Amino acid sequence: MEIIKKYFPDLTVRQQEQLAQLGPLYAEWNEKINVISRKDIDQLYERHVLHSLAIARYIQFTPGTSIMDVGTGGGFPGIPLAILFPETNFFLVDSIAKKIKVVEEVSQSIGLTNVCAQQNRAEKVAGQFDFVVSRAVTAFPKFVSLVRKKISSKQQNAWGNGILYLKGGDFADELQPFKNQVQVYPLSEQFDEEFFETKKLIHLQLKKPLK
Ligand SMILES: C[S@@+](CC[C@H](N)C(=O)[O-])C[C@H]1O[C@@H](n2cnc3c(N)ncnc32)[C@H](O)[C@@H]1O
Repeated sequence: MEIIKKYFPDLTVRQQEQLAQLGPLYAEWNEKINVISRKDIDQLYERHVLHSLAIARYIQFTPGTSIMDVGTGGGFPGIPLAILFPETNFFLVDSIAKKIKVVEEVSQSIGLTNVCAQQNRAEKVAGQFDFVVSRAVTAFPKFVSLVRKKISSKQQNAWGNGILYLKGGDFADELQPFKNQVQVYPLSEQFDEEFFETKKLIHLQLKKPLK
């Protein structure tokens, strides 16, 4: 939890309490339903919570923004972001029902009222969102084809509506088809820890930003 305060020193008491509850809650739920690799559970705050919150070092969502987290698994990046942005609406989707059960249990336990979770395939979700966030779901071109139509035209943020994708490793080839619409941000410019050396945030703008 100290690592979160290091990079997000202005958290409210409520946000700190909610974030502090994640450790014991995920430890408990991960015993029953595997949503985080066992070797990572000790590094929940660095590898899952802080990694999810990396998005917030680049964009502050305006109140009323709607966000879908596709392939959320146990709730990453959606749950940490929902804690940080209590006035933003988060819709967390995964095709596996038991993962959604963990998302619902954790959200309820910490009193999140801006999270709705659904077992569904991304391509079957009805409605549109300002942003789709995601981490580690599928190759980027396939991901774009799954969610492209879910992005709303109504702009209410400094960045153009589109996809915010957390990804590691070398993926230059995957971005080639989108080279005029995509920005890549290395998370090593935000966080000192070795884990972030190869991690990036990809913003694929699918609608024009506010001027
Ligand atoms: C490697 S896990 C990542 C989970 C989470 N995003 C994280 O970073 O911890 C990928 C997740 O994507 C889900 N998934 C894959 N394709 C999907 C689709 N088309 N619609 C919804 N969920 C999908 C899988 O069920 C799985 O839970």
